Amino acid sequence: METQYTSTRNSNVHINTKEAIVKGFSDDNGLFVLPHLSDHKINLGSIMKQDYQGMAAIILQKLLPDFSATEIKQCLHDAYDHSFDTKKITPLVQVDNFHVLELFHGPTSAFKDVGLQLLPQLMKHALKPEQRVMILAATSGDTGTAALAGFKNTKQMGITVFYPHGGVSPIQQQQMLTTKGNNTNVASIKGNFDDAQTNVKKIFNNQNVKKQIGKHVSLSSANSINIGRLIPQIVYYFSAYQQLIQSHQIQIGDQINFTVPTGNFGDILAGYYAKKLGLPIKKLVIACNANNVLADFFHDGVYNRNRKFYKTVAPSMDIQVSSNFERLLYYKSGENAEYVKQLMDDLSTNGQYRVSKDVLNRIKQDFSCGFSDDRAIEDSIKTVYQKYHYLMDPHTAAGYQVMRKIQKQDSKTPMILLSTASPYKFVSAVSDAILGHHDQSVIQTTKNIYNTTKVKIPNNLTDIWDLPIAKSPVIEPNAMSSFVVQKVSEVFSNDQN
Ligand SMILES: N[C@@H](CCOP(=O)(O)O)C(=O)O
Repeated sequence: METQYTSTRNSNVHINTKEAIVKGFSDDNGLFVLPHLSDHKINLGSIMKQDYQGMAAIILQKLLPDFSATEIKQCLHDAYDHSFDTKKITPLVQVDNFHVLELFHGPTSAFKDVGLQLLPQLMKHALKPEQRVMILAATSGDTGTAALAGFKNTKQMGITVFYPHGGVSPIQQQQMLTTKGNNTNVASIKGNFDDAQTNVKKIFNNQNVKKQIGKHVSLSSANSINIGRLIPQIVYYFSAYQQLIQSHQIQIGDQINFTVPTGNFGDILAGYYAKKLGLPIKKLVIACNANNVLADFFHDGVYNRNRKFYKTVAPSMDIQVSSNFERLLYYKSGENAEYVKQLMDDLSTNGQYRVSKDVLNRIKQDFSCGFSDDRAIEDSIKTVYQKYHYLMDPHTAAGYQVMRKIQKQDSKTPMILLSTASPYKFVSAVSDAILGHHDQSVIQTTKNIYNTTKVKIPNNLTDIWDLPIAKSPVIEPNAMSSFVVQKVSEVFSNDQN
């Protein structure tokens, strides 16, 4: 029998994997999930013998069974064989008594590349010849950049990205505005990431938009709400484990911990999926920045977004509605879609919800949580650089002190810190931390960091220095739907697409 996905908010929904990827988001505003995840255990001994693509093939075949083995092999080849700067794809680096999983070796120097090099390939094999799809992405900086790189010039697809005006780093903005494609569109909105994400979700199920774009065009998502974006991220948890075995730090079957800087909760949820598939993970440690909704939730089980929104030095994590937490609530409530729907209705009506003690305790069995404010982030960048000569970006650094607290309670279990982006994407904060100042010019600041640290600057970031920067409109959140309609008509008006 085909593996059927359902919705976090309605257990009567049944959808196969190709359709789930093309749709991206359920009609009831829920997220597609695979029930009984632990029934899909992976043989650890066999998967540990594979290279990265081989591990990915095993995981994808388990969770996306509508794709043939040949399709998956082709997708993995096209996604990973030539676009990362290392064959390991996500190399593990030892620093003191912890390990950093570097997820920034792809074409835009952030972990999103792992999902967004593969998603367009999966989409290509899932689309019927007559179908057209406009992919929407809400971004706090990294997803939009990686989505543009992944989807640019793809046949049958267009990509439209919305980012918060003034809410991403100058380099992230420059990356987005220098990406050229015959199907790429970018706008900034007068609002924050949550406004962009909420409105994108509304657009998916907006009947008026559906009518205007016509039957042959559908909308889908490049964010981790799309299960096809999330599943590729499970692979690097297995790869990290394999690298620890290969460096004789652990033996197969030993437990390990992961600390994951967290915004939309996709990256860490992929770790939870890895655990359910059989990877020996003891704890997944959630690290927030000053937007610490989740850290407060761990105290009393109340998820409350009625609070000040902070623009921090880790802008990609400036998020108060962590979309994928909904998927965790689904699993931790015993796959109770009615319960999840009630919580999500409370969140949209009152800006908050409270989970039962049981659900909170079940979450705490697998997860811990903490946060770092801007000061702690800059202190961490400085400390780790001065003591261990390792240069972290501000998002990775948001995890450092949170991780150290857990290591004090449990010094024996090996710890891996996920490094989400290159430090060269956030040069002002990095320069402030290690040099005590930054230059007005991003290029000069980048050079200053390089001259001091000799840490290599990724080519993709220097390549954009001289490229022409496109103008992008600044729009009100309520104008996003008409922007999408207009871009659908522009991108798909000629037969080439
Ligand atoms: N942190 C993201 C925001 C959205 O997260 P996603 O993993 O759901 O795409 C960003 O940098 O854009």
